[in-house]
Amino acid sequence: MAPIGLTDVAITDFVVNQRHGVKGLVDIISPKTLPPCYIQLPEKRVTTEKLIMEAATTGKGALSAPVIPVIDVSDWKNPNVAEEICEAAATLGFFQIVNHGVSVDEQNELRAAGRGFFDLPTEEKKRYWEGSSVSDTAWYMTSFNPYKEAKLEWRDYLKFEYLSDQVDFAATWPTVCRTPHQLFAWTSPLASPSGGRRRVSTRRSPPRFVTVPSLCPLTLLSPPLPPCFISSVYRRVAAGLGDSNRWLWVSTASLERWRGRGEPDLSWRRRQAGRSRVSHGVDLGQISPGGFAGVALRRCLCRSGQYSASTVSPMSPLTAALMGLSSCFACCKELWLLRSSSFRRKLVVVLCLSWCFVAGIPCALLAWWDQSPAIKPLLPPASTPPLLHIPQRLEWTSLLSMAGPGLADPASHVLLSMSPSGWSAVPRTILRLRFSIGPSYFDAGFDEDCGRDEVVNHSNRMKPIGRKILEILMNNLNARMEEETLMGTLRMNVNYYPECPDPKLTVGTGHHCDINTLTLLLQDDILGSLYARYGDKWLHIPPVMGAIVVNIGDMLQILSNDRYKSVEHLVMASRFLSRISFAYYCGPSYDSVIEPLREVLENGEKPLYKPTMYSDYMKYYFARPHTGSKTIESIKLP
Ligand SMILES: O=C(O)CCC(=O)C(=O)O
Ligand SMILES: [Fe+2]
Repeated sequence: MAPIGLTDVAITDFVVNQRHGVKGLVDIISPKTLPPCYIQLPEKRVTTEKLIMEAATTGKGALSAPVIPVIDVSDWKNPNVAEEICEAAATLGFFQIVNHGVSVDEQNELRAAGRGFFDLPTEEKKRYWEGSSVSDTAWYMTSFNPYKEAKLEWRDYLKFEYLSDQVDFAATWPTVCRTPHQLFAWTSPLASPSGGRRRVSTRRSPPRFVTVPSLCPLTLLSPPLPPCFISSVYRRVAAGLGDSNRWLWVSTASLERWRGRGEPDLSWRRRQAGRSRVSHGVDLGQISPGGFAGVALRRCLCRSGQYSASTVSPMSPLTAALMGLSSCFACCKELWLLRSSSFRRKLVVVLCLSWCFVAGIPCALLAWWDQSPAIKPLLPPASTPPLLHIPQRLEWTSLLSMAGPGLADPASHVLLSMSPSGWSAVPRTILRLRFSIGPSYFDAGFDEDCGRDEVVNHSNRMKPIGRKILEILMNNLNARMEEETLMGTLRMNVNYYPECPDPKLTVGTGHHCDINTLTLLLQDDILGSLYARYGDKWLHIPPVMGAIVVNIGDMLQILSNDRYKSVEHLVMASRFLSRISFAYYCGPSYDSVIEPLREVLENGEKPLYKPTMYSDYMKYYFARPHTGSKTIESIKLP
């Protein structure tokens, strides 16, 4: 059902003609249900039955599901690397590479630049609308081809073309993608793998209860714009943010510090660059023995849009509240020890924070939960525990019972199937909390001096990687690496998928094959997003910290006369998180004529495709909605 008063026509007009994009729809109109113009035909949707869920298992009689290989390319000369790449290219059409030399920090800078663009006001973004863009090499668009599609896709995107033979081809690009993000100098105390200041108490002696001097009276506020004690600061943060089920936790103490340093105005205003701040304040420091000490000064980052607050709810203990050492730090010792892997570390951090919420300020949180219609359905009212009592040990079960049933959507299913063994009973609940209300407390810190043009720089980083992979693939065909044919055009799509009211009914990016030679994709850390075709099912391509996803495009399938596979893939949106991805496309130069290579036909093999100029192929593809693998079929020889 369309949101009241908004017909499909009005929504399409708003999103497409008025150029607000689907992000504008979410930010400004916030439909609670999916507008019909986004409801895809059943065959285009991804349902749980169409997913390959099981990880490969071994042993007698076990079914072995395919897994997208993660290839360590630290030594490109290692023959195993070439072998694994060629094997993946010839079978699944997808693989991931790690140790490729592009650091996580660099990737995060790029993400910040990308989010920076989508966080710009519509008026600014509109200037780049495809067809009338102020730039010859950067175009902004929504869906895929909204003028031709019966149903829209839940995505906005910004396309770049790298014309490395022209000196300042990026001069007209949105500045937000070019300027340094020096504001992201805060280091998350949770992000350093060394542990640094984070000492985790392992003592199991009875928790020491302390009385926290009142920092401020509890201020629990509900959307849309909270009245609050430092309204000038909060109003600025809250303005323009739509969704009501997110929040920030800020203590007066830390705010005072910011003010003392003359910072708040500047920093809050810059949230458009894709960041919001979360300060845990001294109160959280006190209930987490050592765990978050000093956080008030350091501050954490959380990604706006993906995790940010839309309502600022400054929470502090009630004057009379007893604050106890959060029992989670004692009883979850083993979880902290799992910090060695980043994915696990993230989850652990979320677990502990969620725990703190419950253990440390039950009254505040529960009262807020109670008031919030968006959260209420998650919490069976009968399970509300007594307030003002801080249990010495809070068992997982009590947390489970408070949070209600687990998530049902594919994303969480996948996440659960990947969670470390032994957590099976826990994450479902915590994830619910995270997906529902939790800002991210685990974003990486940013390099203070990142004064580069992130998007331009990305091409400089990706191009040699693309060249190495293409060289390997060509060698394997006994063919030469023709730069012009294989990487004569270099383009990038920055795809933005906002939170979606009903991801199961729509798609983020519809099923398609890439038309180029090779795509190097940087995806986000949201599970259950990217899927590749495997038979009549979809195979999940899980985010791997720092990895680049590589996939074969149609041009390579044609050149190799079907030895390498260009495989259909799609993206699902997420109910609670926005996602950003960067697809870097290597392709032939526009006037290259592509046909099966002489080298692969040497033994008398018949060519499967007719010669086609790349620009004609592109025209065919971009003139239609996403249609799976139909583009390549259009040039198949009988
Ligand atoms: O967003 C993604 O992960 C993939 C997008 C994609 O397939 C594309 O841009 O070609
Ligand atoms: Fe793609």
